[in-house]
Amino acid sequence: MYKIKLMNKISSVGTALFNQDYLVGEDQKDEDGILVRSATLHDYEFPQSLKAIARAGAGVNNIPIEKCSEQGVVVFNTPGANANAVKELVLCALFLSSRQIVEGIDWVKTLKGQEDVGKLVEKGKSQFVGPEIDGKKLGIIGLGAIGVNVANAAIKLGMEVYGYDPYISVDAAWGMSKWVKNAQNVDTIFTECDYITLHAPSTPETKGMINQESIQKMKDGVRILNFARADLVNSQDILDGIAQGKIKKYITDFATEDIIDQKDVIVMPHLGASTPESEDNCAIMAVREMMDYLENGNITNSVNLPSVKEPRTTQYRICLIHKNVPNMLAQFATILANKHINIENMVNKAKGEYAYTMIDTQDIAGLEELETLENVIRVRVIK
Ligand SMILES: NC(=O)C1=CN([C@@H]2O[C@H](COP(=O)(O)OP(=O)(O)OC[C@H]3O[C@@H](n4cnc5c(N)ncnc54)[C@H](O)[C@@H]3O)[C@@H](O)[C@H]2O)C=CC1
Ligand SMILES: O=C(O)CCC(=O)C(=O)O
Repeated sequence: MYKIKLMNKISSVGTALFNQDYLVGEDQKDEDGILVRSATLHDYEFPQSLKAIARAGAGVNNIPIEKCSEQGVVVFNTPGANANAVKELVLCALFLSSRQIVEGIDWVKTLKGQEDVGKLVEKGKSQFVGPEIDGKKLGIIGLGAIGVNVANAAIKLGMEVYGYDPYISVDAAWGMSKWVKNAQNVDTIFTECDYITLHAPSTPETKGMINQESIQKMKDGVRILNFARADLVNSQDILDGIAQGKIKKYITDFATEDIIDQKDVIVMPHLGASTPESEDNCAIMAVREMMDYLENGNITNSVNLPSVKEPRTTQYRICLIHKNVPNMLAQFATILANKHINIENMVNKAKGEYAYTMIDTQDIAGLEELETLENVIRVRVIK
């Protein structure tokens, strides 16, 4: 029986995939797996039993990745599963940033109880004029699942799109419209674009990238959208930029106390992935990744360990998480050979400092020796 702890509300379309071999709920203790959306796990004490965390979503900055790797906990996410939902909200934000729609709607509410509202509206509406996006320049920082979706949609809306991503994947590049211009450096985005939208993860490199220095390089009247993470932006510098008239509008999906209720700032309550379609997609993908790892040792879409997927052909599968250092395979093979265990299939892959080996056998022995090897982090046998 596997125990799965839910740290957030996860779509039942996904959790329904767990069969009778699983106990699933918010109160599970000594869990084998955790399913999470945005809840932070940084202060959560992992039980010894924990083998995997699946983030039903893209960003993993709520999970202590290094600690997980050190403890042999595989961390999964669900790449692209919520990208369309975020793209649609970003398109909405593009229009909101241009056309003073929110401000206009708020103003109309103030006319309640007045006589001849129609006449007042026609007289007062000129204060809410805003430009069309057609023909304007949009800069996208981060061309992954969301950035590419936004780029392609913005091209269709008639925008001139510049993209910046020093680590763009081959798949993302294949999926991107040929009309997207390749910005060789991030300053091109800052200096050229009328609208700038952030779609890179929160990393030491991206944290605070929108700051006083980058804002000063931007065009007067720039509109900035942040649907990536709060900490990519220095919010005081944004407010200063707005006060100076440099920034026309800042729209973000991340509410922090300092920017709520500020002029020319629109704050959404982290709604990017909040569609039934996206919640279902993320939950289904996360649950499938979790089950395949717990039941078969296969790893798909992990952020801290390599992708490894092999069909089961033997009675036992030994799964080893270890440091990515020389001589590990030779040691595994020697220990098993000394116990007269025949290896029928073996795969080994590495990701950064860590590696994963799956060994298929018909018999089992020598586990204690494998466990005590230097640089071995976790040994698991699946029957
Ligand atoms: N508002 C919301 O509800 C949501 C927010 N997000 C946020 O959006 C981010 C992106 O999501 P996806 O596109 O699905 O992820 P992704 O992993 O497909 O794409 C991220 C892209 O950013 C690029 N990147 C990394 N460092 C960069 C840098 N220094 N400069 C420019 N680009 C850089 C990567 O190469 C990658 O192509 C997530 O990490 C998450 O923080 C994701 C989903 C929902
Ligand atoms: O689950 C959510 O609502 C947040 C989605 C998100 O921010 C992400 O996938 O990175």
